Amino acid sequence: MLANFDGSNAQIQWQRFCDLLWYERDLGIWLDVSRMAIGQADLDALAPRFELAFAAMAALEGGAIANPDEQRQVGHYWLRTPELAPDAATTAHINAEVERIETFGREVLDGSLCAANGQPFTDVLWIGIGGSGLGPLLMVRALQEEGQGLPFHFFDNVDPAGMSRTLAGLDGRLATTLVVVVSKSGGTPEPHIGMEQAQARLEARGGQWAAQAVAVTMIDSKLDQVAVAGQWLRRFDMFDWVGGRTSITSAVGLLPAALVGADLRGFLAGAARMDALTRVSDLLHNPAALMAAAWFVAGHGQGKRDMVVLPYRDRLEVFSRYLQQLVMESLGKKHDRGGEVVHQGIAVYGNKGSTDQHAYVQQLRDGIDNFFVTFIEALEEPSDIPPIGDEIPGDFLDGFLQGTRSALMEGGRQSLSITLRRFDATALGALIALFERAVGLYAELVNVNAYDQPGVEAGKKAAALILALQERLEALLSDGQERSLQELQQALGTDSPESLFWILRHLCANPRGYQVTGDWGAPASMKFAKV
Ligand SMILES: O=P(O)(O)OC[C@H]1O[C@H](O)[C@H](O)[C@@H](O)[C@@H]1O
Repeated sequence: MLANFDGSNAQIQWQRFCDLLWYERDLGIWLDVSRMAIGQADLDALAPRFELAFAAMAALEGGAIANPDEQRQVGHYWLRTPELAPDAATTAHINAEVERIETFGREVLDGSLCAANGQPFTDVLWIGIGGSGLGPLLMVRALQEEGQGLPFHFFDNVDPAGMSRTLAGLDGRLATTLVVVVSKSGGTPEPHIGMEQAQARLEARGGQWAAQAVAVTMIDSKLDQVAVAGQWLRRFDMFDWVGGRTSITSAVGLLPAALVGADLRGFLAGAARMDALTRVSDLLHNPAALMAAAWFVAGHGQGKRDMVVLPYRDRLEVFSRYLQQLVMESLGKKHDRGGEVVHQGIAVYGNKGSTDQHAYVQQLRDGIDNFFVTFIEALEEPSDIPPIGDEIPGDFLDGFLQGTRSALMEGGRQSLSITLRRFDATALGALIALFERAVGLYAELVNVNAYDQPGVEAGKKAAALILALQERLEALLSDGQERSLQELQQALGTDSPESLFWILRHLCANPRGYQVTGDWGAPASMKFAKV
């Protein structure tokens, strides 16, 4: 019988620690959910829901259409255990892609595959957004060793100032930069626009686009067709049954791993091992189920507490950003699968534990109690950071983690902890697989489709409408006549002049040939004309 969470009773908490501790020797991972408010009654109450959740995950892994809204299978677990794929052709295809990625990475790094000018590649420009950008960023930041592999640069949105800075940094090396354009759908505007800018600048600096460009996308997507027609250097497949936020064990994460010389096979093996451990249909012996249950109880099954991710390892600094997409895009849903309005989700934030302690942990300890912390630590330390006197940095780091963990409990705040014996590619694979499965199970508990993203589509459609409105607005003003916002609104038939004001404010801030009179603080006083 599990005692209830009681932050004021150290003995009870120690007993809970021992009762709930999950440990796996091969991976060297501990999970502790004893400081989450989960009790015996919760475990009992959740047991039937978990039975259904385990069955649903088994069906998903077996190839069911687990994403009914998009009529898609959900197969990211097959990527690291290809023999699980529903047919032999898929298994062979996954295996072949991994080998192609490995070979390509090796050839680029050892210089047997060069840029068109005969020089070895010096840099990678990675162009992708959402899962096509965050996973690669995590791989590189977490696994690249100093001086190993190629330096990575990212276009992860269409900010012209960001692109300008990145291209300026690459300038003299653009002819030896490998450009990887990544879009599962192949139709996302951001990577398309980034690609156009990269190609134009690269060619202006003497590069040869086709010999430097790589596509990662679904076969026959718009991007794939461009890559085929343009005879790009390589194309890697992003399978229909892999969603963006769970694509890190596909080419999306493996290609960066290969290009920074990281242990790609170890990464896959860590994920595969964690998949096996989280397939166990027993709540107390399944770390993903323990996490999902703890999240559920903490947030009353309605996401009422935010997940604050505090990794005590710099290499995991972008992990919380990665989890933001995985958790919030998967769980943040208006409707449940029965069509009821539920407004589900769990908000995620965090940076680096020990650093955040000097920023916002104050509020966590003393302020609004609307969160639970996820501590992540790694025990093994590098050997080149010696003790100075009797001060050992790793001891301080451990002390700071334990200190924050205790201070939170004293304040009645909830936390869970993941301890890795060592942080490496295998551990990263395991960590990702752990969260993927926890999110999948939690989605079953609250009955939402974790694999669609209708809200994102709504934003994309609205953005397209604004761009179309801008086109009509510019066409109207091209006659040189001066017009007020009200006149523009009437001519264009919009609900209000607000979008027009936003568009014109942007146009007038740049040399696009617009002339404006009046006061920007009093929109009704303004008149606009094209000169
Ligand atoms: O890889 P892509 O098809 O270009 O998609 C990139 C991203 O944008 C979409 O809008 C989705 O919300 C994300 O889940 C996805 O990762």
